[in-house]
Amino acid sequence: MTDTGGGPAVVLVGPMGVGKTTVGAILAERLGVTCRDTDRDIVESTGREISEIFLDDGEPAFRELERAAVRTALAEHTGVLSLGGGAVLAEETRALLAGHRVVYLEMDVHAAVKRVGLDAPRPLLVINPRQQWRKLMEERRPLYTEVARVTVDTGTRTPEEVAETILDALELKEA
Ligand SMILES: Nc1ncnc2c1ncn2[C@@H]1O[C@H](COP(=O)(O)OP(=O)(O)OP(=O)(O)O)[C@@H](O)[C@H]1O
Ligand SMILES: O=C(O)C1=C[C@@H](O)[C@@H](O)[C@H](O)C1
Ligand SMILES: [Mg+2]
Repeated sequence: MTDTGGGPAVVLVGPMGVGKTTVGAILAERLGVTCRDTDRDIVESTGREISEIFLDDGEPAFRELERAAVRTALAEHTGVLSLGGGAVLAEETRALLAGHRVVYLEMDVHAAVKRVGLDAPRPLLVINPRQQWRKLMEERRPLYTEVARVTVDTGTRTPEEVAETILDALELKEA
């Protein structure tokens, strides 16, 4: 296992469907660590699906659960951590990410159409998904960039190439 010091070895941020789970699994295997995902933590701790929380309690309630999930995971996890696509909206989360090895996985709308289908029932992309995705990204791109130490375009790379690029950029390859 590569010694990455305290905190998560790598934190992956980026929009839904960009490849956080896929790339996270490859990275974790390469580094000999485990993966954790704040969306999954929320589903496990509440016993409810994310879409159900959005629909029944509203987005602000979900964001509160998400802030707590990120805080806990950053404190506890030493492997690869993936954050929900909108986690960076919280100022508290952005501040907590300072000093961590944060990687922003990016893609354009064309890749997004292929990856999420953009017709899947994502809570924030129900009506006019392409336009909604563009709008979300206009708001979020600066926030992802603000927290990230490294940005990797995933539209032109396979998941393995994305993982390789991250390990190179963060100098996490075994000597
Ligand atoms: N670099 C890539 N090139 C092509 N397809 C990819 C790439 N990375 C991921 N995919 C595909 O895109 C889809 C979404 O990937 P994945 O579930 O890893 O994204 P995610 O960021 O974890 O999404 P979610 O918002 O659901 O957590 C999957 O079908 C995956 O195989
Ligand atoms: O982009 C977003 O705001 C979201 C992304 C997902 O990871 C989930 O956290 C949820 O569907 C909201
Ligand atoms: Mg995922």
